[in-house]
Amino acid sequence: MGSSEISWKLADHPKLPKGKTVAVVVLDGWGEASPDQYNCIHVAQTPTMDSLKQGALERWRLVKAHGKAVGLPTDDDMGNSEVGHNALGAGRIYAQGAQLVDLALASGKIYEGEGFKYIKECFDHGTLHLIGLLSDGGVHSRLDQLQLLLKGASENGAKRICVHILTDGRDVLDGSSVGFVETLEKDLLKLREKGVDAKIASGGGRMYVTMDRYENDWSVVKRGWDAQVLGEAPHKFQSAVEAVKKLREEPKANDQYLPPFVIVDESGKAVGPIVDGDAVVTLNFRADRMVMLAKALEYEDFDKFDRVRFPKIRYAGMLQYDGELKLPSHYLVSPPEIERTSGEYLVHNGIRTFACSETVKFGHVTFFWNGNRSGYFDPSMEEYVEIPSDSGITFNVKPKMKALEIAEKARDAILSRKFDQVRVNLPNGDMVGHTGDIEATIVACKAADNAVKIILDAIEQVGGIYVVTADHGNAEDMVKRNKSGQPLLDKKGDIQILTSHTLQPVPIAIGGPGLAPGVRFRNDVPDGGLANVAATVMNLHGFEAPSDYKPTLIEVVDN
Ligand SMILES: O=C(O)[C@H](O)COP(=O)(O)O
Ligand SMILES: [Mn+2]
Ligand SMILES: [Mn+2]
Repeated sequence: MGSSEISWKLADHPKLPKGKTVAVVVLDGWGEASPDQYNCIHVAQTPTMDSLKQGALERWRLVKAHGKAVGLPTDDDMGNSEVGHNALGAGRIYAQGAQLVDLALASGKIYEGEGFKYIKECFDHGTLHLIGLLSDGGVHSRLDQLQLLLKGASENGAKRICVHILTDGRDVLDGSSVGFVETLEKDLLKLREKGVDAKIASGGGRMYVTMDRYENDWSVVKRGWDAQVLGEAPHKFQSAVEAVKKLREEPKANDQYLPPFVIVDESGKAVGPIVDGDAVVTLNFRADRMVMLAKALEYEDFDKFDRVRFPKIRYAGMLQYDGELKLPSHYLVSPPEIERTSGEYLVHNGIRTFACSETVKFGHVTFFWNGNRSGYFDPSMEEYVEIPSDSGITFNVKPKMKALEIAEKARDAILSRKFDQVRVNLPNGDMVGHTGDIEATIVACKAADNAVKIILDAIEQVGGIYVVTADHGNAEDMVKRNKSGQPLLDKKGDIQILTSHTLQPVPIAIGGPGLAPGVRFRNDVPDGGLANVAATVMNLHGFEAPSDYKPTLIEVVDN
């Protein structure tokens, strides 16, 4: 349906008034879990969030934020920012990249699509390079998908394949990189036995090499470029297993931040730089941390760093990462087509919108919230503010991040009365939780709680309404546990730190002086998830949600 044919007019809510300022606060990585010393949200002083939970029982509840509730393949898949914010903003559940790639690989349709046909042209004379995150985290990529793609590409004519790996340790346990590389090496050996020249050509830790996002730090992408394209890196090894094991021996080394390395032959020459005539596939299905590399691989005009050499290649993304920019122009699987998001509806219905976060999460409350769409729906109605994040540090060093600045921007936007919706993402619980540093994550949670207070105080002043929720869990559980919930120990007897997200539900609280007295959470949506939030927010702005949206979480009872 073309945008002009859509009827954007929302029906008036029969009971709820218009004209209230609504603050929508997303605490990134803030789930609900049983209280113990590894639950940083529990350990931290979080008086604001505690008061929301204890204050009004009918205005606080939990919602699902993982698995099928957010369009992931199974309920064993933890939530993440992309699918969480997509669901929050779109009000419906879409099959997400992970699942779409699974289906395309299982049916073999991936090999019949335009993207694969495009890269296949290079198979006779060139090398197929696969660049991406090597783990089974399922947030940005999955090892089993890479395995299927390797097999399928070779069966479809690829004779030389180079894999450029990015080690994880963020969506999976730190240290798991070694096992993933060993598994991949076994697969590559099998391919070599079948006559395909398949090998690992370079690598590095995802947070230090390649996978920056929202243009926070181009030097990360440059490090990857130098290794993957130019075949240059400070560390050279003849085997990737050896590389990862050796580089992990450094005292503070971890999978997320391994330095870049290239694999070399006996003469010290890089085995797989990317050259003219080659094909490249970036195998991550998730967009945010691939867009920057996609620009470097695709744009003729590019000034973010000196590429030294810009090889003439055929490049395809696993998915198209940015539908507005049409980037990359070739891709193996079509991304979910998320349309008619709540943000777009609300702007069409006169809701002036303000959105803010710091760089590392800015695209979450804008691009992901708006169904993977960048830019404004109507610049005269919207203002999006990005506060520059610190770059070049791990956030346990500065766990308060820019929470205060985000809250102050939101406060000013609320008090200005120029906006009907003021939406923020507070990154602390998530970004610091990913470092695995428990002390710092406690500080982070306190900082996020304090930011919520500033926003709620502003809402109090203007007689507005607040909705406080989260996109998935992280800081509420910092250890890997056995089935009965006990922390697991590693070989040395230390607890196994969980740097990843969790499967936990997240809280949602509503309130504020502008909330009509009879509003409460319904008890007939027990399975409610993040996708039910959009209709809820539309109601709080005085509108009914479109009929195909997931049902609202609230009802209005006559007092
Ligand atoms: O990209 C990341 O930082 C992690 O893989 C997932 O975190 P996010 O989904 O909260 O961004
Ligand atoms: Mn998140
Ligand atoms: Mn995260």
